[in-house]
Amino acid sequence: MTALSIRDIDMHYGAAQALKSISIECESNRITAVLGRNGVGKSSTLRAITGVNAISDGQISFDGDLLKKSPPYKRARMGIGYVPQGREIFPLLTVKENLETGYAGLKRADRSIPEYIFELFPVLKSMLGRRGGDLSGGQQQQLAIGRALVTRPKMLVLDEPTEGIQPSIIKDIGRALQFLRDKKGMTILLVEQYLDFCREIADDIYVMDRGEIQHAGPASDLDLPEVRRHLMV
Ligand SMILES: Nc1ncnc2c1ncn2[C@@H]1O[C@H](COP(=O)(O)OP(=O)(O)OP(=O)(O)O)[C@@H](O)[C@H]1O
Repeated sequence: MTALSIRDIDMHYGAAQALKSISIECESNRITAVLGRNGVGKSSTLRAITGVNAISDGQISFDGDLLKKSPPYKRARMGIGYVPQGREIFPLLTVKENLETGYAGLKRADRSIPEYIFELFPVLKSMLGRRGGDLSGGQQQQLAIGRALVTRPKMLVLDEPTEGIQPSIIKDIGRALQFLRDKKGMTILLVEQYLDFCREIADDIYVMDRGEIQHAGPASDLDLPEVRRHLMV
């Protein structure tokens, strides 16, 4: 079953076209990765999904409902959890307070931090009282994922989760995403430049270049030389 369906979307920044008829299908309970180098439109695609930026053509539907012009907070309430590029954690708030910002769209009864988040990322538990700004880049990435999970999403959308992060934490993040797919039934979409990470954890892979999708298919069926060609600057 398709969880998120993106059909022929265009996006413009003024006169510049960033996305050209992009179509992506994210199947339920699978990890979909969109690969591409800097500036090809990966973040713009995610901002279209989360409603941060408007599209100029095409349509996006989630769980069968057209998203139309619904604002980001409504999409979050529908179950789309977003982990933005650069983490965007609050540096002066504690780890616990950062996690609690995920309560905003939740019913009172749901306002708690699910314990499994600390099982996935034990470092967050040991640093609950520390300021977000004191954490390393990798710890901040774990916090940003944790915060998105607090919103109890059906789907997680991540913008370059491995960017600037040391290999051991990249492995932890990969394991966490597989756990969320396998044990929590989540649908995951990530955009990345890191080919090997995507090959290891993704089920389906899209390759993007200059605002367009150049390849789509199962991760097991990648034309590696062709993909590498698109990833080279
Ligand atoms: N706010 C903006 N105003 C104008 N142009 C923008 C804006 N944001 C992105 N762009 C342009 O749109 C294109 C796609 O950018 P986007 O950030 O989506 O790419 P990306 O693949 O996510 O790259 P990166 O990895 O650097 O974030 C680029 O040419 C970029 O310069």
